[in-house]
Formats: sequence, structure tokens, C-alpha cells
Amino acid sequence: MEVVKLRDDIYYVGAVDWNVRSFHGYTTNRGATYNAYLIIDEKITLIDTVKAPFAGELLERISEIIDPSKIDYVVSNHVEMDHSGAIPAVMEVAKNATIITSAPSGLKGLQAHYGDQYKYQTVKAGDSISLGKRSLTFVATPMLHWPDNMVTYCSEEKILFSNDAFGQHYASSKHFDDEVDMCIVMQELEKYYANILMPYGRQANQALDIVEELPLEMIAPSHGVIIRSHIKEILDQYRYYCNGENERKALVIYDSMWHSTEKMAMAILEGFKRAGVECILYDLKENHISDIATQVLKAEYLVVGSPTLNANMLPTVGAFITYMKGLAPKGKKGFVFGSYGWGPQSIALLQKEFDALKIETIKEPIKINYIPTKEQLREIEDQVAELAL
Ligand SMILES: Cc1cc2nc3c(=O)[nH]c(=O)nc-3n(C[C@H](O)[C@H](O)[C@H](O)COP(=O)(O)O)c2cc1C
Repeated sequence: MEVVKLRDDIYYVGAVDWNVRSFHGYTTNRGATYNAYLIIDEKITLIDTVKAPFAGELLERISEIIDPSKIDYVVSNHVEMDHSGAIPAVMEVAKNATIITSAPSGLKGLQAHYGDQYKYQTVKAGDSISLGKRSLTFVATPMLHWPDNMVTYCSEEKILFSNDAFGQHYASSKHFDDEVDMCIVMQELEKYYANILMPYGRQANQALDIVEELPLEMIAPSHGVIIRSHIKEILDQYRYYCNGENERKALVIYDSMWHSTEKMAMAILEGFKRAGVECILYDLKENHISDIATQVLKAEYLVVGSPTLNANMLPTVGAFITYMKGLAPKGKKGFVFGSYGWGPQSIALLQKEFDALKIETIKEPIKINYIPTKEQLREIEDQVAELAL
């Protein structure tokens, strides 16, 4: 097996999940990696593990470097199973290892997943442990994106083992940012932030304040490539996301049974175009909510439409709204629309959800009884084109 070195005595020992296309419901069109890192020092230390089915790959990679039974510390930066799933397999071999985790949430989480059978050592923000020539310092990053999250900094090597922060779901045979297409890395970084970290912009900003002060030569996340040549770009991009800045862009998101709501969506799109605003149209039958979420991160305008089905909105639109309620995008403006037959309940329900999402309403809802006429479509287009955008 290929041995991937970050530095002398520091190795990548993770696993590549080439074929995963749904990661707890998030579409991973480029696969994923579960990164773990091995530090050989007086204390042999494994930083994070991998998803359980990949435990064999992890142990094989470690075995290329050292006998895994010699591991002294397993640092668990985050309890979620894509990082901790192989802890039982590692501990089965490394019987004397101590698991280092955050207090109290990391410990509680690991006990809830794996019981009390292991030796745990808890650490708090700012605590350090010595490995011999090197030391590890722990930086608490609560709610990025679970309460237990922390990142681990090695000051002697200027490496930040950042766990989910700065991650990208991107399977590659290469392991460093300067060996792959950075456009892809940035796209996947954005999708990851949008779908996993969007609700936690405030906490991400606080964490960035700390991370930006650290002398850094490498950011080694738990997903995707290791950043060594684009550190400033990645940090700046994260700052941009956490500040919730919007671009002059509109998303028209809808579903439609018999195309009436779709015709309205097209007219709205034309209106935005005439107003000089970039606009993207998403039929929820054809587009995954995790892909739309990536665009929601930076779009100023959200416009959502649904016809009425049995006094409700279409389930696809309901699912999108539910997802948005969790991600809680900030500072958005927009309006709702849809076609109906005898009672426009979907539109009233959508407006209620927009209010709950604190999306600033810039226009009264647009409702059309059954099929919109050419004149009605022209009027919708004109109304949108004339909005003060
Ligand atoms: C199964 C079904 C249930 C419907 N339920 C309602 C309803 O409860 N209230 C209503 O006003 N219209 C209802 N409609 C009518 C649609 O809302 C109407 O046909 C609308 O124009 C469809 O828009 P679309 O072409 O965008 O799908 C229903 C239509 C279908 C097919």
C-alpha cells in the first residue's frame, strides 16, 4: 500500500470511499474520504479513525508504517461514525491505547456509541499533551458541527488536524491540494460548508478567529485533500461563508404536477433576467436538495413554488423547506408562488414557512387558478422585472 507522508514521521492513513453517492442524504457525486493521521513519536498517536467498513484499510495503512498494537493515543476529534466507526477495530489491536476526547461532550458521545470499555482521557480547550519531540494542543470547536467537535494543533509541525472543518467530499488518488484541480476542491468545500456548517456561522467565525492566529503550514481535514498550498484562500473562503455574504443571484425552486407552476417559474426567471439578476431554476423532481443548498449559501433571492395537492404543498417542496429550516440560511429575500384548483393552500403554507425562515418578503405571493394564460405569464414576468432588486 502506498505510504502517504505529510512530514517525516507523520502519515495519512485514512480510507477512500470511491463509490459513496449518498452521505447521510447529502449527495457525494465525487465520493468521499475518511482521513486519519499517524504520528510516530515517543507516543505513537492516531488522529481520528475511519468509517467502520474501512477499518481494514486503516489498519493496513498503519501496518505499512508500524505495528498498530504500539499505538499509545487515539485522538477522537469528533464522535460521528465516519471518524470514530473504526475505534473498536483499532482498540481491539491497540489494547493499551488511550482515547483522547473533549470534555464533556466527546466522552459522553463515545460512551453512548462504544460503551465504557476503553481508557478515555478528556481534554478541554487549550490543553496540550506531549508526544515526545512534538506536542498536540486541542482547540474546542463546539457545534462545528456537533457539541463534541475539537481540532488538534501540532505547533512543532505547524499542522492543524481540523477534522470536519475545511473538509470536502472528494475521493482522489492524490492527497494534497496542489496535486489536484483546485476548482473541484473549492466546489466541494462550498457544498460541504453549505450542507453541514451553514447553521453554525457564528461558531465558525469564532473558531476562525483562533485558527487564523496559528502559524499554519498544513491543514489536514478529515475529508478530502490536505491543504498546504492554498491555506489563505481556504481560510478566506470560510470567513466569507460564515459572514453570510450574499451574491446578486436568484434561485427559483419549484415542483409541478401539470406544468402550470413550472410555467410560472419560467416567467419569474425571465423577470429576474430582465432585472439583470443571475437566476437559476431548480425543479425539485430533478435536483437534489443538497445541491440546491450549495447555491442557497450565497444567493440573495429565494423564490419557491408549489401547486396545491390535497390542501397542501407537494412533498418535494415540503422536504426542501424542512431542509432549509435546519440549515437556517440568513439574510435572504424572496417570495412564493404556485398554481391551484379550488383553494390555494400550498401558497399560504409556503408563505408561513418563508416567514418562519425569516426570508424577507419582497413581493406578495403569486397564485394562478389552474393554467396560467400568456397574458398572466407576461404580467408575472413584468412584475418581477420591475421589482427594486
Ligand atoms: C391529486 C390532486 C389533488 C389536488 N388537490 C388540490 C387541492 O387540494 N386544492 C386545490 O386548490 N387544487 C388541488 N389540485 C389541483 C391542482 O392544484 C391544479 O391542477 C394546479 O393547476 C396544478 O398545478 P401544476 O400544473 O403546477 O401541478 C389537485 C390536483 C391533483 C392532481
